[in-house]
Amino acid sequence: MPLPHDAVPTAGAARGAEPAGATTAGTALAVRGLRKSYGNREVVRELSLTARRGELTAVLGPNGAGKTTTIECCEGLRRPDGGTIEVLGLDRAARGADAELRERVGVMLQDGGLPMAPRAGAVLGHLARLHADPLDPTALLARLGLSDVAGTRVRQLSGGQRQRLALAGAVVGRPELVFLDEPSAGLDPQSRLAVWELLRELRSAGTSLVLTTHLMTEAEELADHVVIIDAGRVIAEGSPAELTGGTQVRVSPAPAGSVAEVGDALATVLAGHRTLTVRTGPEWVEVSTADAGGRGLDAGTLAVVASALAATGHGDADVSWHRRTLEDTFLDLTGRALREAEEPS
Ligand SMILES: Nc1ncnc2c1ncn2[C@@H]1O[C@H](COP(=O)(O)OP(=O)(O)OP(=O)(O)O)[C@@H](O)[C@H]1O
Repeated sequence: MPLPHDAVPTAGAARGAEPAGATTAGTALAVRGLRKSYGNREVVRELSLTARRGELTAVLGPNGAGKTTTIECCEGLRRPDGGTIEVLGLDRAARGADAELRERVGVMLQDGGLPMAPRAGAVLGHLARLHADPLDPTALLARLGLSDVAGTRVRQLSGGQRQRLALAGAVVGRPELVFLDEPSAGLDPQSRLAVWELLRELRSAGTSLVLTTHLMTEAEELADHVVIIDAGRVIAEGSPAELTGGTQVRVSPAPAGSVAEVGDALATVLAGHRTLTVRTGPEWVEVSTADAGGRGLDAGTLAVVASALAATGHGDADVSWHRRTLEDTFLDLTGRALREAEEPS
């Protein structure tokens, strides 16, 4: 999509405005030992995470994992029970931090957080006027496919249109850091692509982005760093490539065969190959390299697996390459069962 004039965001940080009081160069957000309870239910438990400047950090986790609570503590909308939060080098709890960060941080809330009565264009215009050097609201509306509804009251916008307006509101002030709580939830594929394009450009322009999402493809497409949280704790983090570990060889037994037998045979024969890991799942056996740097397996590995199968009488098994997705990793780490809310602890 061609870029309307002045709809290309340039972050304050990229304009050379290195913040006063920055203690951690290169770090946009540092959360350490964060704790938060609702009543007697602790939903964020000693959570620590770091988001680097100029990167997009995606926070993933099952429903109720504590993502929104964590992000809202970082945004200053909730008061933590413990731990520290440093945003753009400023202690979130320090006096005066709120006022300074209001100018430098953009926030897109999960429910949009927009006033319902005014018209969309007026809302964005108002938000733009709160900032010293805003993007052109008209161009931003066009950028997000909202020009035709600029005169529509927010209440009458569709869910996806409201969502995009909330995103526009979060970025119109050219923030150095933007928090986005599920920015693509409920968007049609075209709108999602427009949002992704904008987020990529924000990052290219030097903006730091922290988003929560349930869309694994969104994290894979956009994120430099992924943090997976579950039950209020970080359970894994890394780049998408580090978390997925690249490519595996998948072996399914012949129709009459058993996965466990094939798994045992491969584990025994391949035990001498220290870089190979054999994992037996319910439907197939997976062989991967210990190196989780995102590199694919080479053809030699396939030959080793094929010859191990032939040597153990499983030459008729089905062998294929499988590129592990973030969803595979996410489900492995967080389980496949539907979640119930946890009992108070
Ligand atoms: N204001 C509140 N009062 C009481 N409990 C709350 C409140 N907000 C959230 N919770 C509870 O805290 C837990 C964590 O909620 P949170 O919204 O942070 O999770 P999440 O990971 O963002 O979930 P989702 O993916 O569904 O948005 C949930 O069990 C939720 O029911």
